[in-house]
Amino acid sequence: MALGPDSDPLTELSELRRDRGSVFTKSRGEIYVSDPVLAKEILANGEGLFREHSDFFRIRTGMFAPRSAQVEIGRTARVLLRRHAVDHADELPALVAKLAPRSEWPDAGNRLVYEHFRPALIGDAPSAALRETVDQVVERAVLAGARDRWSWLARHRFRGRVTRVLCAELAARRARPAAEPADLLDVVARAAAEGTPEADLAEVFLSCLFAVAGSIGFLLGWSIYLVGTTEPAHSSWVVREALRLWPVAWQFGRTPSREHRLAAVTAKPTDEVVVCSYLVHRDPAHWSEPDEFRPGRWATGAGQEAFIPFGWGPHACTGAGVATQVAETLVGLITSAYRLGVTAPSARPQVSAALAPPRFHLRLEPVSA
Ligand code: HEM
Repeated sequence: MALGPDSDPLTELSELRRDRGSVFTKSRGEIYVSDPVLAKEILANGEGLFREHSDFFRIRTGMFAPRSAQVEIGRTARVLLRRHAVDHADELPALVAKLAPRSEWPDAGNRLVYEHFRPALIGDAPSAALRETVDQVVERAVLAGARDRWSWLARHRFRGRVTRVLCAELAARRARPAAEPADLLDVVARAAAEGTPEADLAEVFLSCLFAVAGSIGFLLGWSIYLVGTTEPAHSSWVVREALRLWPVAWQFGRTPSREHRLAAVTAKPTDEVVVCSYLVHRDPAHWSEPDEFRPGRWATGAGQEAFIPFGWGPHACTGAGVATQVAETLVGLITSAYRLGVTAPSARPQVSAALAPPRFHLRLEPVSA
């Protein structure tokens, strides 16, 4: 299919689904799935038709292992982040106040979420090198479009520096006697099997950083963008509807373990099967006006069977609860204290591994003014 100048990957996928049905081959070896029932079956992997993994633990050399360490990291990260969110909830209004009177999004949302969770990620008193390096990762790799501002060489050198700093920190953490993990660096260092290279742990820590500062930040960005361009609504409905319409994690890849049929398509071990939450969430058989932002639809539970923003089955997101909770709290704080003015040069999402909102300016006017 030839793409016109206004086409983007999401429009292309919607058109392919319309023309070819709910399971289609996009390019050689790449099979897209948009049927909600089939999507959940693939992610649940009850019959073992796919290799067992999630995108979260994908590292340069393959998959971070063993599974027991993955599960332990997911569990302890969830506990630690939830505790941090509860213990530090009273700091959020001051962070929100810094957004007034004008802020630039989605970067402002990523920076706010990162600032809130920084102690849970790297500790209360990180060394200057650690703090500066992780701050720079957010600026140079987490923010939407940030990577494109640097040359390949600059990115390569920066990656080397990040790996060195994180590996040294993780080695020091592993050498300390085991205690309750104080931050996500500890979580990753403690859960790792003996002999796991620090470089692998650094990559898993970076996945956590991207999930917190990137994914929660983008979810906040979408929620503010959508509510700011429409009508105020209940914050939990706004966040859920933002997750439906523009799922930050919009595709999850799986590798078939043996040849089998997926609807009318044959999936082979050399193929990649892509479960596309973006398409699942716009399935007209499950959602009325699927392309419209209608937070009120969440007043009832209708449509939930076609809603997988955090994946599904054994690899579903362990941070889903805390991510949703924090986004709802922030949306509630912003919309109850201020009238929102959103202006965006373009309404097009920023599409990469994560689905980020368009760049927009946010003007906040106190409701009491
Ligand atoms: C809006 C925020 C977030 C979104 C949209 C999101 C989305 C997802 C999705 C779709 C998956 C499944 C991937 C797959 O099946 O291939 C996943 C897995 C995972 N997420 Fe999140 N995530 C978010 C925040 C977080 C946070 C804050 C954490 C905490 C560090 C986290 C930790 C994990 C872990 C550990 C897994 C892998 C689970 C496993 O394989 O057992 N996520 N996430």
